[in-house]
Amino acid sequence: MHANTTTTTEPRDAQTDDTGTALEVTALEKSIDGSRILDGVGLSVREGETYGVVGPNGAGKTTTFRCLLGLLPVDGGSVSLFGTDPRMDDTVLERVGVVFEYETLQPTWSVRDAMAHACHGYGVPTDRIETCLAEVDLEPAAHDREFRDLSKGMKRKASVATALLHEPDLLVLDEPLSGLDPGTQARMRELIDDLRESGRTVVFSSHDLDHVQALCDCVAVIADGRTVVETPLSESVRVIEEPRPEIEAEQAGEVYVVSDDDPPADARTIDLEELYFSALGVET
Ligand SMILES: Nc1ncnc2c1ncn2[C@@H]1O[C@H](COP(=O)(O)OP(=O)(O)OP(=O)(O)O)[C@@H](O)[C@H]1O
Repeated sequence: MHANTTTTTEPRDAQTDDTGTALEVTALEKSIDGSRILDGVGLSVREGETYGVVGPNGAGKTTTFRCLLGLLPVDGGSVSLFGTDPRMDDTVLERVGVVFEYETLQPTWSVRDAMAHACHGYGVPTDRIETCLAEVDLEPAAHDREFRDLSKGMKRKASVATALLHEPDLLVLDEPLSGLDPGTQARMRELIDDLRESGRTVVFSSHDLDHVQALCDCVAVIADGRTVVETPLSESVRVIEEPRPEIEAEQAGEVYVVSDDDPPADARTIDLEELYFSALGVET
């Protein structure tokens, strides 16, 4: 899906430039206990991109992440990581680092012990531990404390440090900025920027539209288990009020998102907040 297309199932014009696709999710479906949780999620993430996933509580963001990482079986749709279906070849998951909001490290292990265990699992030298702890700026006093005794911000940093140990090409971060004090949040934002600078691909969910607007090259708005709109964010989002046959555009509620490359003269610029509420059909 893409602001350059009129369909909701077609991938974002994947290769109009030289970058490859890090993650491609199409028409994902998932039911749990008879309830349809995902019903048409699509994400198209280019390599090196920072990509935001936003949507109301319960929209299906975490479930999408679980499905695309193979932690939950899917009922329909496809997932491709760097061109490989992880269900066919799960070694591609070695290129991915993951941090969920709550389930992270073993509660009774010290951060260093948990990270040493992870190093062993990944087959990477334990000297990566100090490098990654420094990268996230975790206070030295926390390194040898049990994970359960850390503050929320320390837990988040320790979890991200662990996810970086094997130098993944793609980071999937579930609400990495939520519940943090302003200083820790700023550090996390810097880290996401640093990851982008180093060429990594970062996909993260958030409820903070300002963070997503500031950090992301592209955003997907998910509601009721489906992707409502996916669009680049790097410059601005341009919309027209009515569809026109000669202009490729993606509907986002009341408005139609057009390509930023060659927008019609009467296209209007909107911010992510307006796009979000329009996509959700909420009057502001
Ligand atoms: N194991 C489960 N059993 C039953 N329902 C589930 C399960 N996991 C998720 N759900 C339901 O699926 C829906 C989507 O949940 P999910 O956590 O993916 O949403 P989310 O977009 O990440 O929400 P939030 O922004 O609040 O974190 C919710 O209605 C949730 O209750």
